[in-house]
Amino acid sequence: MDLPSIREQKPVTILQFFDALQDHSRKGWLPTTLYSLEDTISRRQVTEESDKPSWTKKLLLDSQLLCSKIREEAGELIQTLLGKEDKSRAASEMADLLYHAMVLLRVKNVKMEEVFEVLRKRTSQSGIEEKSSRNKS
Ligand SMILES: N=c1c2ncn([C@@H]3O[C@H](COP(=O)(O)OP(=O)(O)OP(=O)(O)O)[C@@H](O)[C@H]3O)c2ncn1[C@@H]1O[C@H](COP(=O)(O)O)[C@@H](O)[C@H]1O
Repeated sequence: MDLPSIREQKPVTILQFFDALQDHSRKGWLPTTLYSLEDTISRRQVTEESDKPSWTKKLLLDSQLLCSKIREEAGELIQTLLGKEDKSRAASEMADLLYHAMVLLRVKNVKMEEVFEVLRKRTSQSGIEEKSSRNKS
């Protein structure tokens, strides 16, 4: 059940209402977590923190290292499927890939909000429809 169905005033129990509310606020953590990580990554470029050892800073300064880590993490995520590894390994490898990809976005000066915007625009059509509209233009 989602909050819109509650807004549509379908009859729900108090327990269903609180379950839906909890689920809704948990989903709210996703952009907050990503924005917070984005902020941390961009702060690693600030000179006043230059004396602190930082993996992010190493990646920001070395594109070869950054690209090789993204490839490596993508490979490790794929391996969780091919190797039938457990779901916690997949979540962990996805977190590694996401973090390293976000460092690349910082180097390219792309904000997470721009990525979210692309995803939001795509929700209006299926991936197959989008691909066929690309071929026509
Ligand atoms: N999310 C991450 C994050 N994910 C992975 N890593 C580092 O990425 C490096 C490579 O990870 P791997 O798991 O691939 O390590 P590996 O040594 O290759 O090990 P294997 O996979 O080969 O076993 C390690 O040093 C990890 O600690 C991260 N380093 C930083 N962050 C975030 O960035 C913040 C700032 O970190 P610093 O810049 O280091 O201060 C942290 O507080 C976190 O929020």
